[in-house]
Order: sequence, then C-alpha cells, then structure tokens
Amino acid sequence: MNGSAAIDIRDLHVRRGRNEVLHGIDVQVPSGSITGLLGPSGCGKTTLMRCVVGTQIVESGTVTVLGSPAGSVSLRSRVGYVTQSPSVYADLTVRKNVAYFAALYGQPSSAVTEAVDAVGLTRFATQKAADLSGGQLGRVSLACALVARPEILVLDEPTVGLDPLLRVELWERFEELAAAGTTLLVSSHVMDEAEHCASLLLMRDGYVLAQVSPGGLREQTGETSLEDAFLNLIRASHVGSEN
Ligand SMILES: Nc1ncnc2c1ncn2[C@@H]1O[C@H](COP(=O)(O)OP(=O)(O)OP(=O)(O)O)[C@@H](O)[C@H]1O
Repeated sequence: MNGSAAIDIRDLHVRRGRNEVLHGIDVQVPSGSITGLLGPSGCGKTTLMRCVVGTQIVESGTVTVLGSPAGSVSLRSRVGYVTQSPSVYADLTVRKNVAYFAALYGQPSSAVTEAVDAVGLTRFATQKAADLSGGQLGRVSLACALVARPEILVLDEPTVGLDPLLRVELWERFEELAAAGTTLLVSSHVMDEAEHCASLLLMRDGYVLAQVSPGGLREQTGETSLEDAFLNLIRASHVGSEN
C-alpha cells in the first residue's frame, strides 16, 4: 500500500426514497490495497459503492475518486464496478462478453483469456451466458470488469453463491491485483472474508462504526474471531438501538 487515499469521502449524506440511509460518512480508502465493506443487509454498503462510482444522487458531502469528483467522465475507464445483479449479454458466449469489454477499453485478446481464467470460467468460455448458473454469470460480470484493468475495482458481494475453493481463488486474485497496485473496495456480509482485507469499513444502519485492520479490530475488542469482534463493536456503538 502506498499510503495515499484513492477514494476520499467527506460528510456524505444520502437519501433513498423518504429516508436518509447514509448519515455523514467520512472514509478514506487507501490505494493499492483491499478495503472490505462489511455490515448487515440494508446497512448501506451498496449505496456507498454507488456513491463511489457516481451512480447515486447524494444529498450533501463530497466523494473524490483518484482526485476527481465521483462519476466524472475521466474516471470511466479507471473505475470498474460489479453490481450484485450480473449484467451480461445472454446471447453471447462467456469469451465474447469479456472480449466486448476488452475492445471497449482497448485491451488485447490475451487480456480476455487472462480475465476468463481469473474467474475460473475457462472451461465455459464458449458457452452462451444464457446457459450459465447465477454464480457463473456473476463471474462473467467480474471478468468483464477485470479485463479493463481499472485502477479501482468496486465489487458488490462478488463471492456470493460461490463454492469455497473458488472463493479462496478469487480472494487470491484480488490480493494479486492489490499487490500490483489496484485499489479494491469489496463488500461482503461474511466476516471470514474480512481476513483478506488490509482495511475494514464496518457499517451499521448507515454509519461507519470503524475503519480498522483485522488485527486492529481484534486488538481493540479483545476478541479472536472477527465475527465476535464486530458484534462487540456494534454493542459498544449503540447505533441502531432504540435507547
Ligand atoms: N431504491 C431504493 N429506494 C428507497 N430505499 C432504498 C432503495 N434501495 C435501497 N434502499 C434502502 O437503503 C438502505 C441501504 O440499502 P443498501 O442496498 O445500500 O444496503 P446493503 O448494505 O447493500 O444491503 P445488502 O447487503 O442486502 O445488499 C436500506 O434501508 C434500503 O432499504
């Protein structure tokens, strides 16, 4: 990690429908490392990611990405985003889906092979996306983002529905990307995945309770399990409690 912030979020308030769902978030995401965004369903992880990629209307505050306001045209090829619902062309094969994005971003065919391999879909490269399982479709989406070789990768629950071996392999891939300088912001509600992250953003009910390393979280709470440590932090924070 080189120490500078790739993403700088200041006093961010976001409203969705009638409710404020992010309540003054202040966060700096370090470049060239993996930051895990963790918290229970509905706490605001996707909303925060949408702010980073510039697809969310914000009420107030600032989101600066690689020195520019989130959503700037200049960031389009520099920031990759993989949503929870896969967006791929059903009538194209796995390889052609990825090749399409490679062409958009001027990447060679070797990058296509590499991206398909990185998500464990080499065996399915010539299969139509329409004939894949949900988890496999998600991986095609991921390969489409990887092939562009963005400086920042924002991944919303990329390992949901994957078998344990593939999950481990994907996290290894994320670690390789971070080691090569890519900044990854990865959401999950599985605490054991937190172990792979250099920094954790622990969210609850629209607040960031802490930004801390896995080791720091253990130290701060005196717990050995990250799951227990997070619970400990939630109990201490009173966020979401009625009194
Ligand atoms: N389109 C919408 N209109 C109104 N409220 C919304 C909308 N989308 C999300 N919300 C609300 O915003 C809050 C944050 O949702 P968000 O999807 O960011 O949570 P999350 O942590 O990503 O959840 P999950 O882990 O289930 O994906 C929730 O209370 C949710 O009900």
